[in-house]
Amino acid sequence: MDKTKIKLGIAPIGWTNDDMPELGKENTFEQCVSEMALAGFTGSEVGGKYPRDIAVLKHKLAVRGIQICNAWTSTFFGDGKKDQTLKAFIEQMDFLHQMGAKVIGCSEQSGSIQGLNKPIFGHEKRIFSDKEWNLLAQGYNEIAGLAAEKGMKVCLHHHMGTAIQTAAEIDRYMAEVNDDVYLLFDTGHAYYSEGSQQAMLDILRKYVDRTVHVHLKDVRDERVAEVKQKKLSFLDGVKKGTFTVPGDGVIDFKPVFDILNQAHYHGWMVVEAEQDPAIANPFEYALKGRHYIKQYAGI
Ligand SMILES: O=C1C[C@@H](O)[C@H](O)[C@@H](O)C1=O
Ligand SMILES: [Co+2]
Repeated sequence: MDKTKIKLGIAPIGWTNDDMPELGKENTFEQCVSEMALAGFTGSEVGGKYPRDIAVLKHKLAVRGIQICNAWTSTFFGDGKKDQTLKAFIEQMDFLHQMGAKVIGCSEQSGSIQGLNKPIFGHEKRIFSDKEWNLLAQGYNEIAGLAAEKGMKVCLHHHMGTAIQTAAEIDRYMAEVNDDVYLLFDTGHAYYSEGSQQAMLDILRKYVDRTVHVHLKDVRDERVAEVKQKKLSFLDGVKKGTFTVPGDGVIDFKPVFDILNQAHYHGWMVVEAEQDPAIANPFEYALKGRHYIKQYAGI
């Protein structure tokens, strides 16, 4: 891949998991960003332990050669919570803009079961009605317009347990929103939802030209089988090790890199591999992911 077009980041979720802050509570912000840099990454998303003071955060990152490239941003348009969503979105957008990020990675959380104690492969996740799709599309078109005024792009993170999880739901989302609303492609969530490398690649191939941010997450097939068999929740699956860094699970990332490369993707690829840091040392796994990317993406 082309070093001048692709930047490599890593998410702090491997050090402390904001969805379950007891996972990695002992790891400090300074340790996290120092180890990211030491492992060879130049970017990070924003974690719950990161200072929100712009000057402080900029300084602590600059001395380590790390830039902020994105932050998780929840939306609730389907539930009709437009005002609440816009307020939080604008705050987050302004923060990311000041930090120099170019994208805002959003996740539609209306009806999401990702944080609930419900089987992730059951039938309890929300299926949007036409009215909810409409509210979602209007909302995303509006926040994309706000972002464009700042020279930024809104992308949606398809995610297990949300109304935009499956390939069909991603198709519907892409069809409903305007062309200036984008996709955050997460290899792990696409594989986990669709169950195969081929189906994961099909989504990327279809929407690579609308993809403006990428999460590189690998999956352990045997853990997914256990999640299905024992009807576990998304978070219980994470604790058991559903996800890992590229090169440590079942996904072959070479075709992922090829598709991005052939489409002249430019932007960030972010290793995001939440697992229990007491079992999977975050620095050692960051290094493992970084070596794999060097070997197979050539960057
Ligand atoms: O981008 C992400 C952020 C996390 O909070 C989430 O649960 C994870 O799985 C993910 O892909
Ligand atoms: Co992700």
